[in-house]
Amino acid sequence: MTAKRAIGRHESLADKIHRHRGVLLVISIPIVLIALVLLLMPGSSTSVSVIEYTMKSHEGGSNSRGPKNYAVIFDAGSSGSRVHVYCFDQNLDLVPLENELELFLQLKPGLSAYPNDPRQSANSLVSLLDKAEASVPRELRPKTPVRVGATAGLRALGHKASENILQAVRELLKDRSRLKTEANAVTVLDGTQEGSYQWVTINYLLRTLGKPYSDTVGVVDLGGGSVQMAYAISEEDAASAPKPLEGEDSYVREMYLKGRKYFLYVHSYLHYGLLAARAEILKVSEGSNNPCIVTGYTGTYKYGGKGFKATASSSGASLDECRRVAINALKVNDSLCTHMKCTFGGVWNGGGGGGQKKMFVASFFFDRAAEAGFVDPKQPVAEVRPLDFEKAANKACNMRMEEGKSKFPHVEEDNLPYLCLDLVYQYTLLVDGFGLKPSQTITLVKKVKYGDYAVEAAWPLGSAIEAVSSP
Ligand SMILES: O=c1[nH]cnc2c1ncn2[C@@H]1O[C@H](COP(=O)(O)OP(=O)(O)O)[C@@H](O)[C@H]1O
Ligand SMILES: [Ca+2]
Repeated sequence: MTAKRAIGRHESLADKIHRHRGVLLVISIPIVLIALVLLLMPGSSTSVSVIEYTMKSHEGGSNSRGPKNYAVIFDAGSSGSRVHVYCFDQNLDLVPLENELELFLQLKPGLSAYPNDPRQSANSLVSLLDKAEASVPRELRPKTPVRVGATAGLRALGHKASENILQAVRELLKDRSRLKTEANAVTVLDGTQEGSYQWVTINYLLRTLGKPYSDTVGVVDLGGGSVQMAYAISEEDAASAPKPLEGEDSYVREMYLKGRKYFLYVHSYLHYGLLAARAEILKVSEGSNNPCIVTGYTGTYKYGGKGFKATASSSGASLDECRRVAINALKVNDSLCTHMKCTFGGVWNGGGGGGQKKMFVASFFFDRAAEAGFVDPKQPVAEVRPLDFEKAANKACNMRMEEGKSKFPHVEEDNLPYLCLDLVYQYTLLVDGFGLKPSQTITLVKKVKYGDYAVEAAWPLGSAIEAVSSP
C-alpha cells in the first residue's frame, strides 16, 4: 500500500477512493440530497411515460428478418372498420404491394354498432380480413403480425361490452387466419397511443423522423368519437410537464425513432370527435331548439344509443349563437385550468414550440372541408386557415334546409342539418380549443405523398412500424 502510494501515478482507483474518502463523503451528501429533491419534485420525469418503441436507423435494418416484412393493421374506428396492409424492406422503407404502397379497405359501421352481439361485431371484419390476408404471400403469413386497434367507439362502450367484442375478434383471427397474433394484438388503443401513432405515421411519411424535434410536424386527428393532438416538445418542456389529471394518461411520451429521442406531447379528448361533439352541443340546449341546427330542420340526432333533440330555432341558425354554444360544450374555461396554459376542459396545452409550428390536421377536418367545397377531395393535402371553416360556417348557418343541396352539392344528405354545427365546431376546436390563430396556415391531410405514391394519413402505419421493428 505504502509502496504503491510512493509510486503515485500507478495508484489504483480503489486506493484513490480510499485516500479521498473524507472529501468524497462531503461532496456526495449534497449530490444525493439534490437528486432526492429532483426525484420527488412534482412535474418531474414521473409525468413522462417511456414507451418501448424503437425504430432503428437506416443502417440498423431488421437483421433477423427476411427482405420483406408485412404487417396487417385493423383500425376499428367508431364510425367504421378499416384494414391496412403494409410491406417494409429491411431499411423500414415502404415498398409497393402490387400498384399501391398499402392495401387499404374500409366498411361501415364500426364494431361498436353491435354492442350486444360480439360475434356479429367480429364477423363484420371477415371480408376485410380475407382480402388483407390474401394480399400477403402465403409463405410469409405465419410471420406477418396482425393487430386490431379499436378507438373511441369501443372506449365509449365501456369495459365489459368492449372486452366481449375484442374476445370475439381474437377468436375470429384464431379460427380464420394464419397471420401472427402477438400478445395484446387485439386491444382498445388508449387515446395517447392513437395520437402517438398518428404523429409517427405523418412524420415517417414526411421523412422528418430522425431530424431535430423542431423540424417535425404536429398532428390533429378528428375522429368520430375522439380527437387527438400530438407534437414534439423540448426535453426541458417535457421535464416540467404537469402531472395528468386523475385517471388521465401522462402528457408526454418518450420515443426513440431513427436514432433520436423525442418527447411527444399527446392528448386525446374522448367525446370530442365530430360525431360525439354534435351530441355535446345538442346537450347544451337540452331539449329545446338549438342555434347550430340548419334553419327549417326538425329531427333527432342519434349517437351512442341515445337520441338528442335536433331542431332549428324559429329564428333560424346563427353563427354567433352557435359559437357560444360550442365554446360552452368545449368547456373553454380558464377556471378549470390548473396548469400554465390549457386547451379546454382543464387539459394542459403542451406549451407550444417548434414541433407545433406546422400542423397536419386529419380525418373529419379534411372530409368536411371537402364536403363544404373549399378543398379538392382528389388532392391528398390542402393548405387552409381556420377562418376558412368560419367562412363556410357562415354560409351554412345562413341557409335554409331546402337550399342545402344547391349551396353545398357535395354534402351527404344526412350531414346537411348539421353542417353549420360541424363547421362551427371545427373552427371553435382549432381556435378556442387548441389556441391556433384564425389566420394560421394549417395542412389538411388525407394522404401523404411518399415517393411516387400517396399513403393514408392514419395511425395504423405508426402501429405497423412498431410491429415490424419490435423484436
Ligand atoms: O385511413 C384513413 N384515411 C383517411 N381518413 C380516415 C382514415 N381512417 C379514418 N379516417 C377519417 O376518420 C373519420 C372517422 O373517424 P373514426 O371512425 O376513426 O373515429 P374515431 O377515430 O373517433 O374512432 C372518417 O370519417 C374519416 O374521415
Ligand atoms: Ca380514427
